[in-house]
Amino acid sequence: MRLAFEDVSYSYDGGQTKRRRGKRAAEKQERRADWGNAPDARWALREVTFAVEPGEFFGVAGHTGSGKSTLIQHMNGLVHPTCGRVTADGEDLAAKGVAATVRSRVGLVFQYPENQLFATTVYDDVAFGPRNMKLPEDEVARRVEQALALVGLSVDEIGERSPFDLSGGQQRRVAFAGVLAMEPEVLVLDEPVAGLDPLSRADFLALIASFHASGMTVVMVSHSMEDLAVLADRILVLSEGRMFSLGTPAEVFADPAALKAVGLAAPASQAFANALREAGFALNRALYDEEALAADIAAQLDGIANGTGEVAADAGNAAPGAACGDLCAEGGVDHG
Ligand SMILES: Nc1ncnc2c1ncn2[C@@H]1O[C@H](COP(=O)(O)OP(=O)(O)OP(=O)(O)O)[C@@H](O)[C@H]1O
Repeated sequence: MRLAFEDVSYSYDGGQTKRRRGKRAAEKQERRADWGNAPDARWALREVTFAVEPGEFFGVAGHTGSGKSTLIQHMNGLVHPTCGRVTADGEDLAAKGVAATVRSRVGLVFQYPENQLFATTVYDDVAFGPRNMKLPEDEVARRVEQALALVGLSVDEIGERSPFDLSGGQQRRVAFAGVLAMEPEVLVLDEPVAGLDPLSRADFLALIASFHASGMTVVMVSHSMEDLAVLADRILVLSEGRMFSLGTPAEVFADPAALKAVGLAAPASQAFANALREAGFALNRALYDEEALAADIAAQLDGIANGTGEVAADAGNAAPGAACGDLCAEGGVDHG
């Protein structure tokens, strides 16, 4: 499914979020748009245009209050634009009946989804969505079993337990399973690893990567630029409701100073690579994660030690402590 935002603005002050049809309705819509252009209107989103392509891993970043949650709530028609439109495969989500259909194809996982568990058993909680779709009970059972298996849980082991007796990490898995049981084409995740310990975090990110690898389109809001750099095909950065940048991680993280101005920091490895580059190291990749940075530094230091490496004038001052000192002592670095 292709999800397209066309010049979308959204104001919580707008009151009515449902688009009306007909002549009178069009006039009302226009008046509202006029009102919306009033300078004192408070906008959660402003003139946002982009599309999430089928099969893409699409990251959304931005400072607190920049509009990320509001943006993703448009993706399955939970809210409709005050101005502009959101389409799913060309169909306007604000048109009658479209959002209801799209909702089963676009699974939205809120922040801390475990807070929304409600049923007395894990089985009933995960079955809620498929039952709502009026699927036959044997199909519901198949989906519950499969969805729990996808998140590493067994229906036989925990199906009859209360979700509230599970650990926090398991509760989040159950909440995920409830969305997966709808068999969505697009999975929209709002800060999916917030509040998890480092191991559970890594497990969840691997799980999300596996959903994407299996062909699912994933939209992920995250405060972690490291996670987005590793996982996302493209990243949209929002600032005060507007699009600040949209591109591959390499493009988005190319200018750390600009990111800093909107309250974000490039991934630590990228920032470190930039600092080394400024100090004269020839680091040529557009995007650095820890492994790539370690490999390139090691290769350069090897080259220097063998007398074949080239490092610009003051690189020795910036290279990591001991190794740098040794190299300088060996005369491996030309201080120009
Ligand atoms: N229910 C609401 N009513 C009124 N204003 C709201 C509501 N929800 C959010 N806002 C405002 O809309 C703007 C965007 O909020 P939103 O929650 O989308 O940002 P966010 O980037 O997801 O923030 P965070 O990172 O803190 O979750 C903020 O100014 C916020 O105060």
